[in-house]
Amino acid sequence: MILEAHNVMKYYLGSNKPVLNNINFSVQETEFVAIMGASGSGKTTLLNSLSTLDNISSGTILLDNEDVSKINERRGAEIRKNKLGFIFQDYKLLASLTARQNIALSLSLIETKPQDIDVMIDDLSEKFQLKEYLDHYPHELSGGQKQRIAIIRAIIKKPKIIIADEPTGALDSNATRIIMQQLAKINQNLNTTILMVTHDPYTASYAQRVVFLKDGVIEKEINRLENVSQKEFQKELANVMTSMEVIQSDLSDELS
Ligand SMILES: Nc1ncnc2c1ncn2[C@@H]1O[C@H](COP(=O)(O)OP(=O)(O)OP(=O)(O)O)[C@@H](O)[C@H]1O
Repeated sequence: MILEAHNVMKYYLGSNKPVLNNINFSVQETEFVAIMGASGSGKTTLLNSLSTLDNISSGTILLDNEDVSKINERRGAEIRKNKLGFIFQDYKLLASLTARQNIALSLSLIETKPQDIDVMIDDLSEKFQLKEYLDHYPHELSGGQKQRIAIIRAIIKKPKIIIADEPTGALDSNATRIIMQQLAKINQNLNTTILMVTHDPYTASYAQRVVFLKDGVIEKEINRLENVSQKEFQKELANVMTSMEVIQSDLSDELS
């Protein structure tokens, strides 16, 4: 296992209701796993906790066989730098740097030789059909182009795991399809493990396994079976999301 969570509990300061409630969960190397759930169910908190961005209250998290539940900030930063590649809904590109400089920044952090950096960026941007945009600033790029630059920035340092939080949340359907096809290819061709949060059944249908969170609890887990098409899988995921939301609104009806 590349990632394991054992009995993870998390409370935010000043609250006695857990945001993560006894999470037991693991991801195998080379898997593509999505975390789904209604707004406020704890998806981002779980993703951040698993990727050292957030602390947990109790339990254990093993990342690449290292217990990361009690590490200091310095070790956390090292792990993020060397083992993880992050992709966010809002891209998190630096506005004052060109696309090339944004990507290079991630490589210079892992002490790559300057002459190698340009070759690696040229090579990857060719594959992602972004070569002509390398000297553009983020505000000169479309959302889909920005997210592809962010993907290159994440994979160029050959992370063990890509951590993606709503990677298609700000994109239209065409850009979403391109981004998800690229993530699926990275998973298949480079064998990079991907852990992704999304509320969108289409985006999640690219994963092999989907975990559903409700009120901080893993409510359900679905594997995509070999004979199930992506379209059918998407439908199945949409049905689960609807049934979970229906249960939630029934509950709030009862409480009101
Ligand atoms: N820093 C924080 N301090 C206190 N409470 C927080 C904090 N961050 C999140 N929460 C609360 O924890 C719960 C889970 O939030 P989280 O962002 O993990 O949910 P989510 O499923 O990712 O939601 P969304 O889909 O809306 O992004 C919410 O009730 C939220 O208000």
